Amino acid sequence: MDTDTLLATVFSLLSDAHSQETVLDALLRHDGDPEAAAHFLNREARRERKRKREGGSLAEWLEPKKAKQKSSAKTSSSLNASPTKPSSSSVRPSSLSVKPSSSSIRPSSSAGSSSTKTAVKLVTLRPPPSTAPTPPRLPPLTLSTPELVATHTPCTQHLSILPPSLACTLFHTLVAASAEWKRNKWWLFDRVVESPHRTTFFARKNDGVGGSDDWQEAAQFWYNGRATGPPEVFPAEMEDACTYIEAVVNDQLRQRQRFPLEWAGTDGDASEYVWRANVAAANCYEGAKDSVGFHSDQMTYLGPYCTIASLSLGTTRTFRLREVVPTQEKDTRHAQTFNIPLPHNSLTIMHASCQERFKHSIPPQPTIDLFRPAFPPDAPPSNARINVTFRFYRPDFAPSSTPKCKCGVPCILRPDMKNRSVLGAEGGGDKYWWTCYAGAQNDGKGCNMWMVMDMEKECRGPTVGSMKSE
Ligand SMILES: O=C(O)CCC(=O)C(=O)O
Ligand SMILES: [Fe+2]
Repeated sequence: MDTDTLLATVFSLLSDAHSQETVLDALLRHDGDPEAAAHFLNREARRERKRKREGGSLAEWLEPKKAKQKSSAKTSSSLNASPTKPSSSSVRPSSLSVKPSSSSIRPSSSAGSSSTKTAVKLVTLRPPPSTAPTPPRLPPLTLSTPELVATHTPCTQHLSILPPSLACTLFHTLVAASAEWKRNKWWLFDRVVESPHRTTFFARKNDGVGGSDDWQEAAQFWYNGRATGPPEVFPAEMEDACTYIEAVVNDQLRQRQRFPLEWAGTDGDASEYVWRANVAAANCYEGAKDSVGFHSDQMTYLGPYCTIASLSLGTTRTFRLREVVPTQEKDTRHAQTFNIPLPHNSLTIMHASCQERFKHSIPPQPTIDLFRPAFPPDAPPSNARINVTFRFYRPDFAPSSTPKCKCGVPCILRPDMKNRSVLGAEGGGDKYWWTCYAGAQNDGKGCNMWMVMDMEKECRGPTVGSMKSE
């Protein structure tokens, strides 16, 4: 992987903002391993947040009130006390970056000397150990059966979804077409980064929604706002595959709990609603190192609580899912990482709430198995994986309804994953933001516009919830 791709991969795995220099430094410390670097930076950021929570602000510590300074100089035991959280636990200066000469600090005789003052301040900076029980860290879990996937995630997995010959024909068609697909490019801070896989976008011409030119404009958002020509239409094999996939999605929708912000169908009768894909995005991962970093799919045209049907063809790769734990639950539980092997001819449905709660990725792997297509009998083995995500772009989120930012560019819609409604998805009340996206293409410069999405004021729907409440 080149440096730009490595940087992009690390940035996509980070939960907090970091400078490029810090990220490069972390990569160097971890032999260029993006996951290890991101893990390190996320852990450091968590520790920093914890330190701040428990220890008050740095300025407060460095400029203690005179009275407090006086009393802290009197006895060594008072050094252990924190103004916000008194504690009798012992100070462990050995873990500080500047170590005092002796492990027990006695400021009484030399309180005036500057080196001891530094030591005192540094010791004081260390908060006492927290007495709150820390939630257990959960090891990654491999979900190797559809039952396990359904139990642990908002996804379902469906094996051997297409007739075997159709799956292979579609694989060969899309591998051949993928020679023309592009690596996505966008601005990240002050440099252009490139996605570590090739991608393309299809609009379905013949289903009544994809026929509109309005939707064709939306295609360029698949490329992070880069201007593109009109999207391709579904090839014949993809149309065939889509019919099988829609049948499975609708079967699942009938069995599932529906969420208030889900689309209820044009006539508002959710029980009669039939899910139809009107666009599809395709990705080609050629070899073990092609990948996509952790992300949740943009909702600009999908709207909240979308259903995305993701077809895997070719060599088996791992789909990695990790929940974003809401801020208010951070101290009580850790997110678990789930690894789902995606074999040839399998469908993974990311059901409503998956994009609000989880991020997903296809991580680079040290090795992969070669795929040996069963059709035609003499087909050569392949190291490629083709992914097609069939999506429904909602009429109430059509491009003409997308707010524009101060740069005059259509915004993107993102869920506020860290501050999800305490009522849970069933209760509604989740927040979404329209944000400026111009920076992805405009030398990294945008207008920082940020606006809460308001379903009612923006006249969106009908949704499952709006129909129930009538
Ligand atoms: O390749 C996959 O299975 C996932 C692709 C993906 O996350 C995306 O296209 O948004
Ligand atoms: Fe995705």
